[in-house]
Amino acid sequence: MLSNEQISDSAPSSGTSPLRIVTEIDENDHDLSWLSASSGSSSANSLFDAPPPATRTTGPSLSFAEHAIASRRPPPIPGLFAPPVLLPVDLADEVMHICSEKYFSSGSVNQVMLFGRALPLEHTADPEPGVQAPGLPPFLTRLLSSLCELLRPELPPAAHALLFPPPGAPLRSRQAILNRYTPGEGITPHVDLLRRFGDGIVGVSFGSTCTMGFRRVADDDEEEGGAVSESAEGESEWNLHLPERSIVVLSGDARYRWTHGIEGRAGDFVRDEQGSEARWIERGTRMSITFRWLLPGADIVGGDA
Ligand SMILES: O=C(O)CCC(=O)C(=O)O
Ligand SMILES: [Fe+2]
Repeated sequence: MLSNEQISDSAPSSGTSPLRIVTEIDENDHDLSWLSASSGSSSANSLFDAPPPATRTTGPSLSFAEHAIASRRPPPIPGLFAPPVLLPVDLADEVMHICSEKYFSSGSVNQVMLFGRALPLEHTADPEPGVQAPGLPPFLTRLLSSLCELLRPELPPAAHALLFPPPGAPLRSRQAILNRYTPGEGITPHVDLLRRFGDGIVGVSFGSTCTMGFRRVADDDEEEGGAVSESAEGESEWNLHLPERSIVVLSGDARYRWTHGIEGRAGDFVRDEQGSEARWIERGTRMSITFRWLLPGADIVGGDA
């Protein structure tokens, strides 16, 4: 039931695997003028809107300390939330099943972008404001709905409202990006496109554990300059363990002043919250779903944002 499907291969470069992208728009959304999609190479992610884009990697790079030890304890980065709550097993299984069948069955695609259109203001009396986004398939609306409830007691109200705007707030269009990683694959450290995506990003891990690395953006790299963010403990690099069904939220500094990435490795050294001895956890095939807000005017995707 898709009216607009494009597959694009970005040029593989040394040490990276080809990025295979499908962009899909539900044909039930008849007015597609609000959104166009590129058939060019990846424009989904980038460090400060400049090439090179975030690329999917295979094999370790030098970007993170080798054998960095990850922890479930959320790094003290302002705006980063990694609550202990996990997505319910039934919902996670359903989402995995649908995605494997519908998007990743060929094995030749490892990234899919889906879009939900912002509701007009007069529709914001919706019982679940910020959750409904016509154009997104129903299973993603169910996922958003579950995230909205699970995160309510876990996040400060302002962070929750950033992800799930209260009635009356102007609603924007959402992008859901689905990434599938086989063991050994990762994604280079990046800041999600500044001019395309807004504040308030939420991602869920499915199928396998991994480690997400965060690195403070250096002064020189900051588009707008200004003070560099430091974590409360003054560190500039952190590794967060993301088990299956875990949720991570990036907002504020964590979204704008820290890169996030996943080292391409077969597994991760992980220490529990009590600081036990690190143990090696093998990775399996992992899928992630990340929801981001398209900035006003940025819901034309594909060209220079
Ligand atoms: O796989 C993930 O959890 C992260 C994906 C990501 O950072 C992105 O697509 O921009
Ligand atoms: Fe990202």
